[in-house]
Amino acid sequence: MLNKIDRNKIKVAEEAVRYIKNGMTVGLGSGSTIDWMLKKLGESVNEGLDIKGIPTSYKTEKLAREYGIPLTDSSNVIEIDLAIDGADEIDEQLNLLKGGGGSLVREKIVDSVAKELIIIADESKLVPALGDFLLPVEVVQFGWELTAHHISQLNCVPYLRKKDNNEIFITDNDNYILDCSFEKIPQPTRLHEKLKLMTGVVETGLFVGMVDRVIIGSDNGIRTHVNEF
Ligand SMILES: O=C(CO)[C@H](O)[C@H](O)COP(=O)(O)O
Repeated sequence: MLNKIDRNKIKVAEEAVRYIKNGMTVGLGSGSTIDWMLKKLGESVNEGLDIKGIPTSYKTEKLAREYGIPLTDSSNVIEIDLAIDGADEIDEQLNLLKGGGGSLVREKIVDSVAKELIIIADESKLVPALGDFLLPVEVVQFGWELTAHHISQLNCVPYLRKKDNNEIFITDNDNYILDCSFEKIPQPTRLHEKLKLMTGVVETGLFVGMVDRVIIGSDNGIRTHVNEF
């Protein structure tokens, strides 16, 4: 039995697939909302839609293959027409906090070069300001304690991400994730820049000024927010 949030995720997943046209190279994000999108996209492919997907995680790659979606990778393309991804928080300027699933680096590489980026989410992801969700920061394994100490000087507590069995979570890029409690992030660009300058930091889950369109699902249906850059 599907819960309310899943039903809303399915609505936006189906709507997003309508933007995918024949011949496109499509960035395939990660997360449970994207899993629904892959299911729908697989159906469209089986009905004749001719596209190539670029997955942003091993999990997405595996599911896309199961659904019969043809895949390619970054060594074979020079352009990505459209990327569709999820988010953990979306603020009023359509900036994002991402990485709850741990795929932020590959997501950012793909999302940032796509000609168009569409984010799909249920309405619980809309926030006045980013930061209630712990900010994921991917760091190299070597010296992670030193990197964590450096990050903590920005007035946050970084927690090393662990799996349910208490093993350290390792990303698809063989790095660690520090989930950082910042409470509120009023200036996401500034914070992102400060973190990126720290040796040991690979990437942050702040996706600022990248989104073209956000499709939100709620009990009342779907609504679309378009970014006027
Ligand atoms: O950034 C992500 C993974 O790194 C996901 O897009 C984000 O966590 C949203 O996931 P879900 O659709 O399961 O709520």
